[in-house]
Amino acid sequence: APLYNQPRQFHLGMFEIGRPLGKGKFGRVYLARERSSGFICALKVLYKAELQHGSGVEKQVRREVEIQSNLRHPNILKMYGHFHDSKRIFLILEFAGRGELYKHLRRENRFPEWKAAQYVAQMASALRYLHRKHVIHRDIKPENILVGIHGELKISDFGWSVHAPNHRRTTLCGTLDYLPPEMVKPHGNGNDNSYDEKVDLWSLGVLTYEFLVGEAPFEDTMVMTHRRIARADMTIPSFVSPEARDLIKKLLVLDPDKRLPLDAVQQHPWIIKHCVKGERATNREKGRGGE
Ligand SMILES: Cc1nn(C)cc1-c1nc2c(-c3cnn(Cc4ccccc4)c3)c(Cl)cnc2[nH]1
Repeated sequence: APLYNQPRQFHLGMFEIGRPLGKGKFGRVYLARERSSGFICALKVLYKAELQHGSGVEKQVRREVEIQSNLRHPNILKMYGHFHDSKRIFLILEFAGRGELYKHLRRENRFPEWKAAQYVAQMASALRYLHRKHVIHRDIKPENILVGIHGELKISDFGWSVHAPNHRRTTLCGTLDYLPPEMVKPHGNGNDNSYDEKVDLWSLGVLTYEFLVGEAPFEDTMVMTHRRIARADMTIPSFVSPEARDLIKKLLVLDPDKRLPLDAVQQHPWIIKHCVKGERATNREKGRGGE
C-alpha cells in the first residue's frame, strides 16, 4: 500500500536510506525506500540545532509541513508525512524522478518556446490550485521546482509559503531576482506592506523570462536589482517571440491588480499555441473513448 495509506506515525527504522539527492540551505535530501511497502520517496533531513530557536526558520519548517501535507496536485511535490528524533526533523517527500529544474535550465542554457510554454501552463495550474486555498508560495524560482519522471514540473520547498493576505516578518535573504516590487519596496503600496497572491503572478513572469532567456530579467548587483524591480525595468531580447513577450509584459506589471490573472495566463495565445493538443491528437483520444 502506498505511503499515504500507511499509519500516520513514521520512524526512521521504517526506511532504507539510499544515496544523497541534494542539499539546501537547511538540511539534505536522501533517496529512501519504505521497508514494508517498498515505496520510493525522498527523505529531507533537517538538524534541529541548525534551526536557530525563535528565528523564522523553525516557523518556516512548521508552515512547510502544515501547508504541503494538505496539498494534492500533480505539479506540487507531495509530502506524505513527517517525524523527528532528538536531533533531526524528517520530511517524507515525493521522489521527483528527474531532479532539480534549475540544473536542466543551466545545462540547456534556455528552453525552447514549446517547452517553456508547457512549463508555464503547469505552473499556472499549480498556482491556481494554491491560490484557491489562499496559499501564496512567495518563492517561485527554478531552484524550488523539481521535474517528475514524465517531465512534469513539481513545485517544492514551501518554506516561504504563507496564507494570504500576509505581512512579512521574516527577513529576506538570498536572491532578490524573483521578488515583486511590493515586497522589495514595502511602503510603495501605501498600506502596511501587506500583499496577496498576486506576488506569485510577478514571479511567474520572472520564471517565464528566465526559461526563455536563460537569466532573470532584473539580474544585476543587489542595489541595481532592487531599483530595476521597483521600476519593472527590463529588456526582452529580440529572439523571444512576440506572443511570449506579450505574456511576460502582462505579468511583470508594477501594480499587482493589473497583472494577468492565472486563468487568463492559461488562455493566453502563447500557451494555447504550444499546449493545446492538435485536433488529430484530440480526435485520436476521442477514438479511444477519450472524454
Ligand atoms: C537530484 C536528483 N537527481 N535525480 C535523477 C532525481 C533527483 C531528485 N532530487 C530530489 C529532491 C531534492 C534534492 N535536493 N533538493 C534540494 C534541497 C535539498 C535540501 C533542502 C532543500 C532543498 C531536493 C526532492 Cl526534495 C525530491 N525528489 C528528488 N529527486
